[in-house]
Amino acid sequence: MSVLRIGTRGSALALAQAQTVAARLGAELVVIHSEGDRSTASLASLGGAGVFAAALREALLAGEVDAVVHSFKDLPTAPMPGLTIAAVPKRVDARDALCARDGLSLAQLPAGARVGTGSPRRRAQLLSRRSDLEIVDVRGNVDTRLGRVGAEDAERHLDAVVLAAAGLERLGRSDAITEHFEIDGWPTAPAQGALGIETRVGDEAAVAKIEHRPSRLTAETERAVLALLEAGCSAPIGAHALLDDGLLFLSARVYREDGSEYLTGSHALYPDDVPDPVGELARRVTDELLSAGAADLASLAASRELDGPGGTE
Ligand SMILES: NCc1[nH]cc(CCC(=O)O)c1CC(=O)O
Repeated sequence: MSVLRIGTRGSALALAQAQTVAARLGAELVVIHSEGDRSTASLASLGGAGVFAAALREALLAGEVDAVVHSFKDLPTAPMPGLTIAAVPKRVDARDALCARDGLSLAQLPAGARVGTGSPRRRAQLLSRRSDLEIVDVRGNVDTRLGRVGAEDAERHLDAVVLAAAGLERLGRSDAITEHFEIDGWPTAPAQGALGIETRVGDEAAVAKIEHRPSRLTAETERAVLALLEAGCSAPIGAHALLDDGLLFLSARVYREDGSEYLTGSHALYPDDVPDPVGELARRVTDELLSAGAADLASLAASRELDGPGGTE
């Protein structure tokens, strides 16, 4: 076969993560321009959530590339006919990080401080620790968000933003981090820190050598929580799975939008003992959450309708 062509979005973060994948596979990178240059009709027909994934998938289905690289957490949970997540490489840091002015931690921010995030989960988590904060809805890429921390202009000014440690690391911007939120008390978006390498069904072998089984198992277990709760990517839900000494552990937390309450469900099993460990473990955790009233707490049904294209994180 000739040189493998790997499709990626053109953002700095997408390029950074795709370059590591391409280097390991000796592949060539092809930048797929999403917004604008592909018809909105066909994007919409590919499904509302994950409009960024849709442009990449279209190029993959059209045979323009042999594989595409996604941030696994940005992928809708519904499978795409004809395509498959052929590899999940070794996952990096799943934690969220605070990037504040003057080296401040969350506890050190002054009363009423302005903290930026576009994610309902991060908003609820911030408010659950500091209900006095003013949460500012921010959009745009990582550099745009970081640029608002300590900005002179009063309207743009933020005291801090919350971002994924993984993205900052991949962009070489870990220097901006002033606090890491430990995963037990601050579970993050399902599959945060993981990549999903997608190919056409039948072409999996081309990327198989970068597969890391434990990373797939934990990322998929977390994503199964979203699927079972029928929640979209705007739902205030955090999940964390880990493999320890062969035991697969899953904890998921559902927040009330204002952060005033949350519910946690946790279970563990030995994956070799059951036929469908991912589904089984996620089912135990979501059954526990739902019987405790999680659907009412977080208006899960409403989060599906709110799902904008491309997610909110
Ligand atoms: N939709 C934004 C997004 N998608 C993936 C990452 C980086 C973290 C990762 O690779 O999971 C980010 C940025 C963020 O959440 O701060």
